[in-house]
Amino acid sequence: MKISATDLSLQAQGRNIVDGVDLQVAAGETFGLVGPNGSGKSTLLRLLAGLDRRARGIVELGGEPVSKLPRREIARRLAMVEQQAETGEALTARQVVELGRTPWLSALAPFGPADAAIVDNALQAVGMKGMAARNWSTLSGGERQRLQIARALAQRPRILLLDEPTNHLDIHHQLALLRLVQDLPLTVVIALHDLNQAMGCDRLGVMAGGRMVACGPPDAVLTSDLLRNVFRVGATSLTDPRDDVRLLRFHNLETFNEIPAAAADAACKSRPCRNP
Ligand SMILES: Nc1ncnc2c1ncn2[C@@H]1O[C@H](COP(=O)(O)OP(=O)(O)OP(=O)(O)O)[C@@H](O)[C@H]1O
Repeated sequence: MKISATDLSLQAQGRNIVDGVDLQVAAGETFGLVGPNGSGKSTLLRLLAGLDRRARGIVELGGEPVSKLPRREIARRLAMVEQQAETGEALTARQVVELGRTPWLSALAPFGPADAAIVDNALQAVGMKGMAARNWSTLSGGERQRLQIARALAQRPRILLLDEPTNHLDIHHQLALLRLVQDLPLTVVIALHDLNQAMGCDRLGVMAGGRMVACGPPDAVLTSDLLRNVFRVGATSLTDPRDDVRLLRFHNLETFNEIPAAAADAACKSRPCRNP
């Protein structure tokens, strides 16, 4: 299912947190959102999920405005995993994942064997089946993160929004999660800080100052000029002889300097992000 945004904006305390974002993500595409701290990635994801009614602009899920869809219908189409997902302390790992089935249940369709099988599969997909009986409060940060992803998978959405889903994971689970996400037959929008991991997405959108300032295939977007102007780092491009994949090695240009306003403005010109 495709997801699109037209002139999506949010102001808070007199600031443009998200500023005129135009975006189209095709069905089945993995779209990476990258950008410096505070550039608006998490806020944009929340707006795409229809979670902030103060937003201006239009978000469409499968061609229908999210603002016109009931919450339950949104949850059947779209699942989101936020950075700091919390849940009831008293729940077991399995019960957390079972929550993902909520949009599909009703008095006439209570939780049944088909739902239990979906929950099993979701736990298996993130390598958490062996911990299903553990209490949420006893799990590590990475285990909780994998469980939240399992909850989103159990929701059986058509669109998955992930906010830095690898930030608590060890390298094995980072790579496993990225592979899982790329192989899912879903439309995925994923915010990532690791630009080498982001290179595995079909397309990238670069956020700066609340605007989407570049969008396209990773190789075309992550140029040395953009890395200098938006991320304020130098970069050397290397090629892995194992599979000829391009990697970036970064160097400091400066240490924790504020960006001069003129340079920030120049780096933050919006670009509409249409399908190729
Ligand atoms: N409710 C709010 N009121 C005021 N400012 C806000 C609000 N929510 C977010 N912001 C600010 O908006 C900016 C964008 O925040 P957001 O969390 O979307 O950035 P981000 O790109 O996800 O950052 P990070 O990479 O650090 O996670 C930040 O400067 C943040 O402080």
